[in-house]
Amino acid sequence: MTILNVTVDTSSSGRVDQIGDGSPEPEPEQSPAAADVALGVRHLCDSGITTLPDRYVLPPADRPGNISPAVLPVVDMAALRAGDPSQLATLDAACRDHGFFQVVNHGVSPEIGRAMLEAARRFFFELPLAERKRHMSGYIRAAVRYGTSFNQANDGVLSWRDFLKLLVRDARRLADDDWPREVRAAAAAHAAACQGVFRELMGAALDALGVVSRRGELLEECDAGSQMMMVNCFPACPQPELTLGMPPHSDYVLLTILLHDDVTGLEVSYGDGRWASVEAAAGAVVVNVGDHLEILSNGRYRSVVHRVRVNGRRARVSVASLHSFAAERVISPAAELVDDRDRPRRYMDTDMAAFLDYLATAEGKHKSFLHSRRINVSPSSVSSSKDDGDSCGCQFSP
Ligand SMILES: O=C(O)CCC(=O)C(=O)O
Ligand SMILES: [Fe+2]
Repeated sequence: MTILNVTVDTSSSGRVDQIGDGSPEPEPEQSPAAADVALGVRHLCDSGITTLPDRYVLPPADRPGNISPAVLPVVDMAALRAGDPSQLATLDAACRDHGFFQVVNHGVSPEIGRAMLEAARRFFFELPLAERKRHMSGYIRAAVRYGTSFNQANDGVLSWRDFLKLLVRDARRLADDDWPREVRAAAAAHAAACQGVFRELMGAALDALGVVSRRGELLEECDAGSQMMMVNCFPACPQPELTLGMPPHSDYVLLTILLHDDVTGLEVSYGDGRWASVEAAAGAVVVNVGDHLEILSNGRYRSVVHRVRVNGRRARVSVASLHSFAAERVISPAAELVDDRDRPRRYMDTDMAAFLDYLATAEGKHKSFLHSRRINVSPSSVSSSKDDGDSCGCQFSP
C-alpha cells in the first residue's frame, strides 16, 4: 500500500487533523486557559483541574445518558476462510443490520494489540509535554500529528480526547521514520495486522454483496489504498457526565478496525436518540462499516454513527485503523448493486473534495456527511425495506 501525492490524508468523518486545523501551538495573545486547552486534555489534567472547563461542557441534550450494552454479532474469520457459507451470511447480516461486529479467530497474535496499547499509554502518559509537543503539526500531510478534540478548529464544544495520528505512507515499510520512536515498532506490527484483517474482510464483503466483476480490481485497490491509525487517549475526566471523548460521527472509510483497552466507552447509535455501549469478547477485534462501504454497497451496508463516553476514574486508550481506497479515488455504488428496476442508485459520487466542502460548511455536524450524499428515492422503488432512510440507525437488541 503506497500513499503518494495524496492531497489530503484520509481519515474518519469530521476530523480535520488531516486537513490542518491551524497551529496547535498557543498563540501569544491567548489567555493561559486557552493555551492549556490547545495543548490537550492530557495537559489539562496535569495542571490539576477539578472541574470541567466550560469549553468542554455539552448542552444537556447532547450529554451522554443512560444506556444498555450492545450485543455485537460475532464473525468467525476461520470459518470465513474455510468458505463456510453460513459465516458469509453472518458477515452480510452484521454489515447490513448492525454496522459494527466483532471478529474472532482472526489469527492476529494478542501480543501485537497489547504492545500497541502499551506503547500508546507510554506515549500519552509517560512522555513529558515537551516531547509530545514535538509531534504537534498543522501540516496536513504530516505522517504524524499529535492533536486534541475532534475537529479542533471547528468544534464549538471541545471533546475530551487527545490523539496521535499515524499515516501509513508505505505499507511495505511500515516503521515510518517520522512516527514517534516510542510507538514505532508496535504501531508498525499493529498496522500490518490490521491490513491483513481489512483485506480478508473486504474480500468476504464483496463476495457477500455479489460484487464479482471487479472483485480482483477492487481488492488490488484496497492493497494500494489508504490506511491511517488514530491512537486515541481519553484521560479520566473530572465531570464525565457533561462531555464526550468523541462526538457522534461515522468513519469516512471502507472499514475501521478498532483496538481498545478494557475500559468501556464506545457507544453506537440506534438512530432514534438511544445509544448502546460496545463490549467485545476478550481477544476479539471490533470492526465497523464506514461511509465508503455504505456507498459502495448502495446502502445495503450501514455506516453507523458512534461516539465515545469518558470515564471519571480510568483513562482509556484506543487505536482505530481506518482503511479505504486511495484518498483521491471517487467512490460510487458498485455496478452490480444498481439497476433501473428495483435498485436505484442511492448515493452521489463522493470524493475527498466533496467531503472537505461539506466540512467547511458543517460546523459540528459530524454525522451528516453521508446523508448529504444520499439521493432521495421513493420507498416504493426500493426493494429492501430494511433501510428506512436513516443510515445512522442500527439494531443492537439482544
Ligand atoms: O475509541 C473508540 O472506541 C472509538 C474511536 C473512533 O470511533 C474513531 O477513532 O473513529
Ligand atoms: Fe469512529
